[in-house]
Amino acid sequence: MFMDLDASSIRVAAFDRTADLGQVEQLAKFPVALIGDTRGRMGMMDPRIRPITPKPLMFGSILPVWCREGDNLAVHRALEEIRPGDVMVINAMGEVTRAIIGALIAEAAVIHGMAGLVVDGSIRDAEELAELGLPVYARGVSPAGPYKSGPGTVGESVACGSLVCRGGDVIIGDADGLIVLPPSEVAGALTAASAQQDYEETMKTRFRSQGS
Ligand SMILES: O=C([O-])CC(=O)C(=O)O
Ligand SMILES: [Mg+2]
Repeated sequence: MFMDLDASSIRVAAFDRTADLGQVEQLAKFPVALIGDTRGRMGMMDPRIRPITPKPLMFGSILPVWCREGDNLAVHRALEEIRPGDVMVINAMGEVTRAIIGALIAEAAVIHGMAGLVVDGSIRDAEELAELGLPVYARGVSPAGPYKSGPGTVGESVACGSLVCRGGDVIIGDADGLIVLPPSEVAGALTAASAQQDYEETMKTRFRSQGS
């Protein structure tokens, strides 16, 4: 453990990371809005989970964490499960009065390879998180810090911003917000997003030629 804490109340489940992150990186070059349009305009997270840091562009494979309101023992335990390219997606029960993570734990997570952070709850140390260059999305910001008693889970599917987030699902974020999809659908999403972008470019060219 990063700190000397008893994490016996945290249940940890194994899951497979099957996403081809190179392909996900290609998909993340398209706007989240456009990707969503090709998927029935579904699968986007509650937009009240907003970008907190100035560089929101983010992609990766989900490491799900479930915390009790105002308690981050599960986040500490999750540090040991991070693999490079993981985005930690934390269900903190939508509770915003108490932050579940700050810059200290986030920096430890980045050292383990964490590519981004999404919290259905609050974060703190917002300025330091910005300096870290980490894409962070959260429902709120609060100076009140978390307790560390548990219980919680790491690796089990969680609810976050009205979406089911499974371990190994793909998540992409930009200034508009977040979208989640199964890794098996990334290749199809890439083809569909490319076709949608071509269509939108054709429309723009037509508008511009009509306007001139
Ligand atoms: O104290 C905590 O547990 C949360 C925090 O601010 C940090 O990680 O920097
Ligand atoms: Mg702190």
